[in-house]
Amino acid sequence: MCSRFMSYLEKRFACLGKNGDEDCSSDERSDNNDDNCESSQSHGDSYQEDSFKSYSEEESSGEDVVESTGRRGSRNSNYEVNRSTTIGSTNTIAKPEASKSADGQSKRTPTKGNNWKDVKLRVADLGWVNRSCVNDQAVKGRIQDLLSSRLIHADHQAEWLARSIQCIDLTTLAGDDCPSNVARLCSKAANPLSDNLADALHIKCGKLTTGAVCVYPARVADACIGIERLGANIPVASVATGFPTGQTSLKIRLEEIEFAVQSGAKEIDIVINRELALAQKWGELYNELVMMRQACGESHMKSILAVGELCNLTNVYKASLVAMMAGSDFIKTSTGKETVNATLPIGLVMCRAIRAYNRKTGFKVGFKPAGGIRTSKDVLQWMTLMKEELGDDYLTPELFRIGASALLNDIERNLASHADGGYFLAEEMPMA
Ligand SMILES: O=C[C@H](O)COP(=O)(O)O
Repeated sequence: MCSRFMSYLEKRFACLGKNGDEDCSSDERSDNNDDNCESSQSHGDSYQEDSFKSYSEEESSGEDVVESTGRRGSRNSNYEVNRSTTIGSTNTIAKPEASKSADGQSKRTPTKGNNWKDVKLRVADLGWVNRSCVNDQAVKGRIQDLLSSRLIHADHQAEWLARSIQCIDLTTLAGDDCPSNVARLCSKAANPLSDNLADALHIKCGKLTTGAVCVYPARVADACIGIERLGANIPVASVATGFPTGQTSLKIRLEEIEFAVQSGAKEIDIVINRELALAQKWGELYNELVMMRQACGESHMKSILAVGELCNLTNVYKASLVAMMAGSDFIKTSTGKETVNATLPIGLVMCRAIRAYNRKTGFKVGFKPAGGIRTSKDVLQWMTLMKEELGDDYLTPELFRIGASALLNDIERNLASHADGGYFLAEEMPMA
């Protein structure tokens, strides 16, 4: 193996978890359009005008991805929203404190639940939701720009791929899931790279894990046992609320959340009610999500928008805002079961909603693309999107997850070819 490459990897992997501005091929982070792409008229009376200085209308350009329609300050008169409800979780999943182990490598400490009852309130601003409108052409243009000029340089891809592993929600959501395949999933999550490859890359495998394992509610207990047996520090995530369609009563959806939490899930991936979104009943959707947030208790809530069923990008943006206003810790694109799942244009729209929400409220909500993400190339594109749209701060497991059932093997093959220079068949990789 090339010694220059090995020393490069050694240096790079020692820095895993740190931010490196130099790693995008672009010279500087693009802020083109940045300040102007969300509604400049969206100052609902929930927030202080002072918070939006960087969002003055004078700064708007004709290249907005999201535009504001209607009158400043207009409010949704169709729906009463309980704006005083205590609904919030803290703005981010608790950031793991990086500590140094004996070998000097970064070590993740357990992700603790938030004391969601005591934190700053989030409130509904349906006027903002109703006025927002996405410019499809601007979205298309921005994605073309990202794909043509802002890809991660080949020399840095190995580091980024390794870094992506800690952001994967390693998932199995199949009808035939059982204790044994969940145990295997946990083992893979705790040891995402084979020992040989880790040695070749000079990574201490014990220190690198996926962000979470994600299973159905009935398999949460199995996953908790599997993780505990391995002595690993990996949260168990559970889908809930009638995943993937959500087509059951609200009572049953809420009970399912409670069941998953009681079974040990620290993260709950709920699905939103698509009927309410398509009917523009944003207030009703908000109220449902608030109840789900409450049912999650101290577990984190990731809200799956099922974007492939939301009809258009404007609905994706509006649903993103409502989900964040209702206290979601993450917004997630898809269940993986829709015809259209995670796509970059949809991801861009959701990232812009996250950015706008952060600028208005100070809350940092995470992003989880999921569904059909299978290749290293896909991951590098999603990481580029995150870096360009939200910045390095968001490229951590606390704010970025990739939901995937069949991605890790491709990353492993890619890293192996970086280390060895050879090409590996999928079946040559351990635990494929
Ligand atoms: O949440 C995760 C998704 O269900 C995974 O989708 P996938 O099987 O297409 O990777």
